[in-house]
Amino acid sequence: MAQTQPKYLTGDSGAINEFIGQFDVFLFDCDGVLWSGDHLFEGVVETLELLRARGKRVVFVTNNSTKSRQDYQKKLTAMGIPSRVDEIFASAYSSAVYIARILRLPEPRNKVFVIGESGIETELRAEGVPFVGGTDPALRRDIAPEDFAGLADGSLLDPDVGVVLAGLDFHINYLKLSMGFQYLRRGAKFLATNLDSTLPMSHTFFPGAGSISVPLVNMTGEAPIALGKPSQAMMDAIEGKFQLDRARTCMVGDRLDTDIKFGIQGKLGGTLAVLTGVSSKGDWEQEGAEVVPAYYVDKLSDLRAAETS
Ligand SMILES: O=C(O)[C@H](O)[C@H](O)COP(=O)(O)O
Ligand SMILES: [Mg+2]
Repeated sequence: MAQTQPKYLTGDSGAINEFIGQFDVFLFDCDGVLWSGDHLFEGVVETLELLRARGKRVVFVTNNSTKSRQDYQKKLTAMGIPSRVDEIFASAYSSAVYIARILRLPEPRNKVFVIGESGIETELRAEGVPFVGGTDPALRRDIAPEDFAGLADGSLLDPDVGVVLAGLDFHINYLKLSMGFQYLRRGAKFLATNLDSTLPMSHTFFPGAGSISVPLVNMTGEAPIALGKPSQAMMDAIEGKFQLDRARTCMVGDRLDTDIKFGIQGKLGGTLAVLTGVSSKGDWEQEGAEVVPAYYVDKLSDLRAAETS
């Protein structure tokens, strides 16, 4: 059966009012919806204020694992967007909770080898999960001839590592990938904070977390368990926190294969795509498109038309 095409809301204040009235909770993706890197999109603050003024709950749900929830609260505040830490769900947090409370590896092999930035380290620390790697400056170097033997005989590896967790790492290199691969060959569990192929930034695209972990997938032939969107781990955590009525909850995102899929698989009342990030109209109009949003707008601030109706 042909996928029903999404309803285009931009410029239709009546339809926008009706859209907003259907929901009590809006789950907002961040990169590509609210901002591009540190560039806040115009009208975002006012749009969130409009929704909150109408009694809507706003929750932030990001796959970006470079920052902790506290870091995100600081960024949101700096952008003029008030938030509480418990209204922020990020893939570093989701991953740390999964490792600490669900995976629960028996000591001593419960240590995590992190490929990623400080956001992952902060959240693992908060959950009491030991880790190595991450932002360790000792790993930000070229591999040396003696490293090959050290990795082969394990003398360069930590025997307590039982998990490799791969996220967005702006300092990825051959040494880290070699270490991650050796840990996986030794039986470590393979996890990823998220599998986004690209990172929308500075109005273009850069390697995403998924493109950091793909060398390990290629070497092992194994796909990691990914804890970010569209995994429902975060949806379950959000539902648990806010007692969601999923039918009255809407996911707002820029990526079909993470945000919109997250909302559809979570059986939410609706999904709204914006065209300021990764996905484009053509992505859901193409023949056999697997993921189609229920609604879309050019940019988030188009919802402000509700003020004038
Ligand atoms: O590569 C990544 O990790 C993602 O592109 C990025 O950070 C996605 O963040 P989101 O759009 O979920 O806020
Ligand atoms: Mg996004």
